[in-house]
Amino acid sequence: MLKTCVKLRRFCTIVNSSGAQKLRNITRVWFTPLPPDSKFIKPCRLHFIENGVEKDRDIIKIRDGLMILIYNVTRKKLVLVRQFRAAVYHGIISGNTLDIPEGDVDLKLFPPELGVTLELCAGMVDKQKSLEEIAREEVLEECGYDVPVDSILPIYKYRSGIGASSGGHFLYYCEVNDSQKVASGGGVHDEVIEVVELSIDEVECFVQSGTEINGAPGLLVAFLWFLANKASKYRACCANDN
Ligand SMILES: Nc1ncnc2c1ncn2[C@@H]1O[C@H](COP(=O)(O)OP(=O)(O)O[C@H]2O[C@H](CO)[C@@H](O)[C@H](O)[C@H]2O)[C@@H](O)[C@H]1O
Repeated sequence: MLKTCVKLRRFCTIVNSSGAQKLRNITRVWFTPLPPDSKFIKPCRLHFIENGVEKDRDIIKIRDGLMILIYNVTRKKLVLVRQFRAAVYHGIISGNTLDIPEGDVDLKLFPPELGVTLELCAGMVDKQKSLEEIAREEVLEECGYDVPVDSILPIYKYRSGIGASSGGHFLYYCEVNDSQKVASGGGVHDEVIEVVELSIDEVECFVQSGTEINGAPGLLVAFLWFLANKASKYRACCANDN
């Protein structure tokens, strides 16, 4: 059972097939040092004195992010995304070292699929707009649903990786229906995002102990919240439909 669940992302129902095709088309990967003018991360060393002892920590400042757990009430499916995450790929191929590989990565040895995550619809907080408005835009751009901003409901606020980088993470819940589906999703500009769906049973299978995920813990947090707060309501709906 567990084995099946761990591989569950392979069984997700793919919604936007063009996103799925493009996701499998990474043909070259290589690394360079980080230029000092990155718009996305800023490394620094933070010093502090604690109980009279001077200490320091090497940290990376990142932007806040928000994630939206989407449930399609018409299709009775959770709507998720898959995409190639460079940081995940590097984390996997470098193992537990701080090495930056030189030259091109051998894609036969390390297929780009290693860096493909299953995750919630998400975005960076990088605009002068309300969090809910940014979330609404991400739901449209990544998953193709045009929803009113008041259907974006806050669930939790927590922080990402607390050792070296720590962004604020805002988790939202949004119910959508098929009539709000106005586009195929897949992201904007050069984003390559595959939209996938999972049933409540599949989500339940996903969160059992021992599951290994190629992504952020926010996905599991969101699934557990859904199972604790929403699943019984929608299971009852399904039973009544039959
Ligand atoms: N490190 C980087 N280097 C270069 N270009 C980058 C970059 N990060 C983003 N970009 C560019 O910005 C675009 C938009 O990014 P998004 O708003 O979708 O944020 P993302 O989902 O990557 O991360 C958000 O969501 C995830 C959760 O999935 C959070 O962990 C994260 O903090 C939050 O920013 C990307 O398509 C890419 O072009």
